[in-house]
Amino acid sequence: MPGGRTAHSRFKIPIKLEDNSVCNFTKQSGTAALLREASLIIWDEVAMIRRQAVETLDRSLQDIIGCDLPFGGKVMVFGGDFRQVLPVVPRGTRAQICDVTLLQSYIWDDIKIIWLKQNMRAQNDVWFSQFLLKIGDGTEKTFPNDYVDLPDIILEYNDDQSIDSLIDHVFPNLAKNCTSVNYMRERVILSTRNEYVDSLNAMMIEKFFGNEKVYYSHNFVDDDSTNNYPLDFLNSITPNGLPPHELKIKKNCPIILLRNLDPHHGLCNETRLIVKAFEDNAIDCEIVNGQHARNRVFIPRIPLSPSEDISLPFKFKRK
Ligand SMILES: Nc1ncnc2c1ncn2[C@@H]1O[C@H](COP(=O)(O)OP(=O)(O)OP(=O)(O)O)[C@@H](O)[C@H]1O
Repeated sequence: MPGGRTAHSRFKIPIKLEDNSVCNFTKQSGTAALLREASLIIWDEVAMIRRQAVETLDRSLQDIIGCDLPFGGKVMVFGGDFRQVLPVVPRGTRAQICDVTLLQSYIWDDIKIIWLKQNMRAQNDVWFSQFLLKIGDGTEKTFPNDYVDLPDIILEYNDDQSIDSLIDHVFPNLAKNCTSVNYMRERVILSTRNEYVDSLNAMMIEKFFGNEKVYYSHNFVDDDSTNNYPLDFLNSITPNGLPPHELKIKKNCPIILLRNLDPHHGLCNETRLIVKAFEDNAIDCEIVNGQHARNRVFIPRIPLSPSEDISLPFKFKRK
């Protein structure tokens, strides 16, 4: 959506949420003025957000508008499907995950539900849309650990060369097409685990032409004056949410941004870009999706720390 922003960025929702958190804007701020002016607020994919984030906005809107109706009386439209991805609770049990969904919020009682029943994306594939619904509704036969049997017509590739076949299928004639922005923009391979993504990325990079550029991260530990953690060890770990120590890329390869670097200029989590050139401490790229498509941007090194939930016994930083 043009001008769309993540909820955390738009409403200044704190990262660490408590049951009585409020948004990080004041009554006099520009954000408060904008929200008071708004006649409709659309919040998509709300099934994957913790209910505390929505409740935080509810409290703050009531406060800045001075009205104790839900969301200060603003019309809210939430989009989402609780059969899809739920909020992430690190090492959480099923009960803990269910407890943080919006379904468990006091707000849910005030929400009027409108069902979208027709699958527009798979309208020509009735069997597939019904199969998806059966998995989502939990009526498809499952095996221990909630595994389901994928029918043979979905498993097109099931041999030793399956990954190569998949890459050739999704990226046909890569050599000829790798400089085409449109070709790159329309293709992606999704995977379930970071380790599979890393090995797929390594295979894909091999298939691109030109020289490879390797960026190494700078790693350090806060308050480690006695050097308890050797650099080789720090280089070897990749805590959840952090990039690997070694990043290999080539000119023309597609990359995706995973941080809200500069939302005003289109650099958000999930912005897709194509590598155009390399600098020592930045990657020169072209944005390929959204309203800022075709803009040239530099992606600098960003200092990152693992989230507080990760139980490393030291304060790790990677840049
Ligand atoms: N009324 C419609 N007529 C024709 N095509 C439509 C209509 N609504 C949606 N589509 C198409 O169906 C596809 C899915 O739409 P969309 O991504 O908005 O669905 P969604 O429910 O938000 O999906 P998700 O569950 O992934 O959030 C898109 O390709 C869109 O263009």
